[in-house]
This record gives sequence, C-alpha cells and structure tokens, in this order.
Amino acid sequence: MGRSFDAEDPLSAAIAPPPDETPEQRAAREQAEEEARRVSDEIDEFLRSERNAQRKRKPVVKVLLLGQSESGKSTTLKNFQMQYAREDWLRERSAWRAVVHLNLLRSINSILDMLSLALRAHPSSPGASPSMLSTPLEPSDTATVKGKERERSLPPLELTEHHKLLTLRLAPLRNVQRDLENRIGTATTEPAPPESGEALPGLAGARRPQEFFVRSKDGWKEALDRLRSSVSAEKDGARRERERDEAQLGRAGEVIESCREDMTAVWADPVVREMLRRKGVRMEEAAGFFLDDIDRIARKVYEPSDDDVVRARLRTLGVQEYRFSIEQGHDWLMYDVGGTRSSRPIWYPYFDDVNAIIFLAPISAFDERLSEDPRVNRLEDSYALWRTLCGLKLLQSTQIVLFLNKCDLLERKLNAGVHVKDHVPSYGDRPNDVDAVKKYFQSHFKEIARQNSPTSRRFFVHLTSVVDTKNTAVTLRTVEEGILRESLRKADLL
Ligand SMILES: Nc1nc2c(ncn2[C@@H]2O[C@H](COP(=O)(O)OP(=O)(O)OP(=O)(O)O)[C@@H](O)[C@H]2O)c(=O)[nH]1
Ligand SMILES: [Mg+2]
Repeated sequence: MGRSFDAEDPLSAAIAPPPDETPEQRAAREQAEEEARRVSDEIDEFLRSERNAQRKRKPVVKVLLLGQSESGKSTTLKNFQMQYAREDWLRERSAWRAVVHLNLLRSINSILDMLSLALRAHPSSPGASPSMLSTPLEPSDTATVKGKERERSLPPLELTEHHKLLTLRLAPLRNVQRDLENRIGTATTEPAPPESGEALPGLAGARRPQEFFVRSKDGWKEALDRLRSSVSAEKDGARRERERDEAQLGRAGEVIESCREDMTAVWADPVVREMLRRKGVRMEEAAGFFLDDIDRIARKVYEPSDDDVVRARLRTLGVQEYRFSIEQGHDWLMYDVGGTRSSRPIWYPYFDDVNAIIFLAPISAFDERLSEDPRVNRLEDSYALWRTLCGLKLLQSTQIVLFLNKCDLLERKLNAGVHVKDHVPSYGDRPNDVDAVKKYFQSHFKEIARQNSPTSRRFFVHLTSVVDTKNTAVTLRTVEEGILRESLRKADLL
C-alpha cells in the first residue's frame, strides 16, 4: 500500500521515500510500514482494554496499621503477606536469614555484656571492685531489668574460668553484630531516648505537617532488598558491591556457625540463668527471641521458616506500602508505619482516605516503659494513642479494629509471677489470671472508645498473639470480611 507525500509539508518531505527507490526497496519499505502499523494497533488495543479493566476494577481498600513501636504492626502485615501474597513471601523469606542471625547475636551479646561485667565484679577476679556490681549493663532490647537492689544482697554468682573462656571465645560475635547492623541499616537499632524533657505525648502536639517525611528507604522492606541477591544485579559496580556483601554475609554465617556450641553453652548455663534471674531479665519476652533455636539457626546453610520470619524483629522507619489482591479482584493497600513517638507525625496524612485502621495495643506491656522515653508506661501510651484516635473527627466514620496483642506474652508474664496491680493500681484486687486481666483491659479500651468517639461507633476487638500464624489467619479472615463489607456498604455497592 502506497502513501502520498506533500512536498510542501516539511514533515512529509522528511519521511518521503528516496526518489530513486527500486521496486525491491519499495516492497521492503511497505512491509516495514505495515509491521509498524500492526504493532501500533496492538498497543492501541492493549491501552483500550487496560482502560476498560480499570473502569471495571472494584475500589481499592486502604488499611492503616497503627500502634506504638513493638506493638506487632509489621508482624500483622507479615501474616497478611503470608496469606495473600504467598509468592512475594517465599521470594523474600531467605533474605530474613541475616535479620534472624542479627536478632540472635543481639541477645547473646547482651548476655555476654552482663556476664563480662559480673566476671569483673566477681570476688575471685583480680581488680574486681564492689562498685562494678552497681552498674550492670542493660540488655540492648526490651527485656525487663529489675531487682538490682536484691542482687547486691545475694551470695556471689558461682562464676568460673569456664565462663571467662566462653566470653573470650564468643568475642568475635561483636564484630559480626556490627557488620550485620551496618549491612541491614538503621532499622536494626532502637531509637535513643529524647534528649530534652519534651517528648511527643501520644499524637497530641505532633501535628506539624511541615515535618512530614517518608524514610521508607531505610525501612525493613528496603533492608530486605539490600539482602536479596537478585536486586541491582544489572550494573557492574552494583554487582561487585553485591558480591562483596554476599561474601561478608557468608563470613558472618561462618563465624556464627563456629560459635554455635559455645552460644548454646552460655544460654544453657545455670549460673548465667541465675544471673539473668537476679537481674530480672526475661530474654524470652524480648523482641526477636531466638535463643531456644541456636542449634537450628546458628548455621551457614540455615533457611528461615515462616515462623522465624514472623518472629524476627526489624523496626519500621517511615511508611511501608503493600498492595495485595484479596479475593474477588479487590486490591488492598496496607500501610505499615513506624510506631515510635517521633514517627507518629507521619501518620496524619494517611487518615484522610483510609477505609479502616487496625490498631495494635500490646497488653503484655503493662509493666514496661517506652524505649524512646523510659518515663512513659507502655500501656498508658497505648491508652493515650487510642483515646486520640477515637476522638479524631477526621476518623469518625473510619472503621477501627482493635487488636489487644501479645496475649501469649501476657500469659507467660502472669505465670512468671508478675502482678498487674503492682503496675496498674486501678486493677485492684481482681484475680491475677489471664482471662480476668484480658477482660479488664478490653473493657478499659472499650470505655475509652465510648467516651471519646465524636459519634457512636461499633467496637471491634480481637485478642491476638500475632506470632501465632494459624490463629491469626482466622482472625485476619474475619477482619478482612468485616472491612470489605463496611467499605462496600459505604461505597453503596452492597
Ligand atoms: N510473643 C509475641 N511476640 C510478638 C507478638 N506480636 C509481635 N511480636 C514480636 O514483637 C516484636 C515487634 O513486633 P513488630 O511487628 O516488629 O512491631 P511494630 O509495631 O512493627 O514496631 P515498629 O516497627 O517499631 O513500629 C517482633 O519481634 C515480633 O515477633 C505477639 O503477639 N506475641
Ligand atoms: Mg514495624
């Protein structure tokens, strides 16, 4: 098929065939033009069907996960991901190896810190001074530290040369921890307490839009990407960097494996356990607890299981956004935010158009303090946040689902002899058993919602342990159906 060209028109002139075109050249040109037209038609058709599909698509359901730091937001998101985005989950799973190893090293090194200090203060150790006993190192995570006074009046710990040897042999783990922290990034370190006395009280006073920033670059999603070998492989420089990183991770794995037996020995040692007991340190309750799994995970070839990934701790900085396709073609956008006080101002811009909020309050934290502000009780902080959210006019028609989380830790704590009324005076003489405590906290949150909501709203609550993936799957299914029904109702689609 030929084409006519207008010699006056500069564009026609520019694309006109050469005047001395042979019949073969002309046939080839026409064939190429035909092919180009076919491709162009295909593109047009593709764009048309995409536009139609967009029009037919059901509305995106937006869900925001809120709660203080370590309340379990990212863990809840992992449960969603495991259930609804299985492929992504499997692709990412082995990248969690370094995070699990880091969690383990932080626990072991904090025990070694305490052990070294106790060894120096031990009466048989040369150069020991009684003053050393009064300045024990705090563990690096949120394990509770209590009973320092009681510790001083007890007989000395039966520390031996064997303990000293163990601390020496495990010394290389400090460098490995540092390397892994550098490798994974700032999401691995907990925030420092505020320097001045004025911390952000809940959300109040934090509404300063000019401070809005998203540092998702540093969040756990990106930290994982840095650990995933397939990322940035295309450029030479990036490939060299990746190979160097992989070699570094490989070396870390070797050192960890070579220390496996000694780590097991430290954690199983009765004197070490007694030392922790005297200090009131309950490692089992700290985030990222893997000390009971040393034999399985302190290996170079270790592959994290689903449960390991759910239990691994990497804090969120900024806002992480995830899209899931949940049944019937509904897309869900979930936002996971950082929960520390300084992260909270960045929650506001997301309140405008979310369909639902899942608010997590870790009820086991009734005897703990915020790591970013040790003056504040964690349960009180959750109450304050809940009060603020329930009272916001902007959210008055947003569905809020409350997860009273970490029920497993609550039970463990009560069984260990911790009394709620020692930390929550209003608990009074109610029984110190798990059902009574859950009921009490639940009614307290319900009452806050009732008193502070601008208009009456239904109280949706779930008692959860989101590290228990089986039960959480059932909870999420109920939550998902409820949120979907509510958002369809609002969009007049039901
Ligand atoms: N035992 C137990 N551990 C939990 C539970 N929920 C979360 N965790 C653990 O608590 C730690 C903190 O959980 P995350 O989900 O990282 O907390 P987060 O709310 O995302 O914290 P930020 O990112 O700092 O705001 C992780 O090690 C989790 O495995 C629970 O119900 N029970
Ligand atoms: Mg998080």
